[in-house]
Amino acid sequence: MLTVRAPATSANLGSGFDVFGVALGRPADVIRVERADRTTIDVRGVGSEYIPEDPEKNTVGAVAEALDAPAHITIDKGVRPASGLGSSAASAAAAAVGLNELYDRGLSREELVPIAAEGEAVVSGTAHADNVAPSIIGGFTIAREDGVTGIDAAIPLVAVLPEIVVSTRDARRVVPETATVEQLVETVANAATLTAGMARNDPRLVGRGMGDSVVTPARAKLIDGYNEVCTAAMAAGAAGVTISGAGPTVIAACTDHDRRRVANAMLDAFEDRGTDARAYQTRVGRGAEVFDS
Ligand SMILES: Nc1ncnc2c1ncn2[C@@H]1O[C@H](COP(=O)(O)OP(=O)(O)OP(=O)(O)O)[C@@H](O)[C@H]1O
Ligand SMILES: N[C@@H](CCO)C(=O)O
Repeated sequence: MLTVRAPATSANLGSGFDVFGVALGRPADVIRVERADRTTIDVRGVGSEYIPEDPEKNTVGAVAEALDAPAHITIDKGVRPASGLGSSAASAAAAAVGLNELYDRGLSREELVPIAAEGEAVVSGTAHADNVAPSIIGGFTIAREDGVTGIDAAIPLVAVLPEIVVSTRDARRVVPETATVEQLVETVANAATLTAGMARNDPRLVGRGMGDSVVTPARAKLIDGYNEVCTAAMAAGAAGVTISGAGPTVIAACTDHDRRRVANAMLDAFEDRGTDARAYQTRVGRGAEVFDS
């Protein structure tokens, strides 16, 4: 039997829609995998009542199928589903890493990314890899159809999860189908700035590169109080703020010095709208870790 911890992740980071992702220091899912003749799944922890145990509907079932690695899989959810923190991806990433080792499949972490992405297809309809890549590899990742590039970084972050549910499937329906050339130029400038910021471990550059005038404004309408929370975060010293994944989590990049103040300002802004929320004061962190049990 093996135990695997796979972290929550934040995809997009504004300018990198469906491409950029970061592993977060916390929260995380922990799964246990044990060889079996057929795959069975037990789910407990945060939001487990909303997560199917049917292997055809759970992301870990698709991963076990793709690796031809049937197992009894126990999932201890630390990442709330429909959070924008890569909940479904954390389980898929943990399963890919754990089952690869349990069955000695010998695949590299990079090779496991498209396999874990098959799990994402089960819940959102597309096999996007921007959450599973950082959950497996760690750090900041650039996920392309032809592979993943990773950069180690340790940027301080605040991720604030309000008591609102936004499903990825719904949030993908509001993504605009077209963009202007001006928006394209702005997106390239922001994405390049953010990537340079990750390479230099510079929160100010990362924050500047989080701007996005295409996808984020369309999705902001699904998060009551989004604009007020962003304004509060920036006033408290954040370098940049955007929607985490498909939302409703809002994520800010900042310095270590400003992190607590930014977190409190964002929580207060949600509270002013009558919305309960919890803040994770964290940073870009490690990928999935395996423990013998
Ligand atoms: N192992 C799993 N963990 C969490 N959710 C799962 C799992 N398997 C299936 N699901 C389903 O996936 C949906 C949540 O996935 P969704 O992609 O909407 O949220 P998320 O993973 O938190 O967000 P995001 O991808 O935006 O960061 C729920 O309907 C849930 O029932
Ligand atoms: N890139 C994805 C991440 C959520 O799974 C999206 O924003 O829809």
